[in-house]
Amino acid sequence: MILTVTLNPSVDRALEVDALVRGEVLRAGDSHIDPGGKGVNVSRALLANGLRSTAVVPTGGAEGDQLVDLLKGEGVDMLAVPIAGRTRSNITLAEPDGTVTKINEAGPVVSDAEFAQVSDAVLAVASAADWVVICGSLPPGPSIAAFADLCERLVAAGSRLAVDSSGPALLAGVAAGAALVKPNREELAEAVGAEPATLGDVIEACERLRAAGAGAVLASLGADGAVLVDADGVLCGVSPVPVPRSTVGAGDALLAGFLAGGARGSAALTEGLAWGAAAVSLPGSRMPTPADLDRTHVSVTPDPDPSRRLHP
Ligand SMILES: Nc1ncnc2c1ncn2[C@@H]1O[C@H](COP(=O)(O)OP(=O)(O)OP(=O)(O)O)[C@@H](O)[C@H]1O
Ligand SMILES: O=P(O)(O)OC[C@@]1(O)O[C@H](CO)[C@@H](O)[C@@H]1O
Repeated sequence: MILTVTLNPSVDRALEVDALVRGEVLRAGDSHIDPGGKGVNVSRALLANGLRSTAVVPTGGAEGDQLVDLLKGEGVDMLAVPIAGRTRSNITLAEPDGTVTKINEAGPVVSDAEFAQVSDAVLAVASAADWVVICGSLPPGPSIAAFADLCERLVAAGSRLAVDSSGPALLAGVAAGAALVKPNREELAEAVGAEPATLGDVIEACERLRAAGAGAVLASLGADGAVLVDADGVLCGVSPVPVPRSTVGAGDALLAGFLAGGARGSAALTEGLAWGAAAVSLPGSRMPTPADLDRTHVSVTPDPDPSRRLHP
């Protein structure tokens, strides 16, 4: 069982628009509402592929109730911790060429007492989980010290911890000795203070995060695929998608597929890339099912060309 923790979940509303024009009234085509937040998406992707997980989510207000209903509707096993604030709603505007504009709310303030309740809920069930996967932004309220403390306690208790976050929260996961971190290109650049231009730069940045405490680094690079750096060495892979439809949640699908594939070596990276590519081909933040996965287009190599330039 995998335990996902989304400290700042959302109700995701996606609207399809012909073209984004500032200052105009835009008429939406298709629209859909999904339960959202990065850990929630990892749970949804695992479930879509028949794998068990429990999603821990602080929830509050009408949107919190809606999130719980949406998760129930999809059959996601959850542990909802009530908070006083209102769960956020995030908006996606999707254009026909695959361009996605996202507007994410900051999220409700989570008080110290509420964060302690969420932490206790996580720690109470963590020992039964194969992985504890903490994903997404931190809500306003909890200090980085409190977040770092949660990560450290999980690692000290013997949990395999994965962290997919940004800025200080990502670095706290690294410093706590997370078994896995999953930065995207921007998060990696922020973590090491340098914009990667080549595959070699990415590998070097991943090695720096490993030296700082992370067991493995899975760097997601959008159309440039993903790089895995762990104790076994370096693997790079791509899975081209001719017409991307929506990249929302692609990183979450990549992470879920990587964990489902055993979280190690070429087989796991191949699985992650297949799930990521499938998510990109689906609308909104829809997570891929087995029927959506095509592993034949994935290529993974232990011997990448470090001078390969990333897409600008
Ligand atoms: N344009 C694309 N073409 C092909 N594959 C893509 C594309 N964009 C994303 N992917 C796949 O999805 C994975 C995750 O993408 P990305 O690096 O954008 O994650 P992310 O920024 O964490 O996404 P999110 O935060 O929306 O979940 C990539 O590693 C790749 O496998
Ligand atoms: O604001 P955060 O926590 O960084 O990201 C939240 C979010 O954009 O991430 C998911 C896609 O990865 C969406 O379901 C959700 O709206």
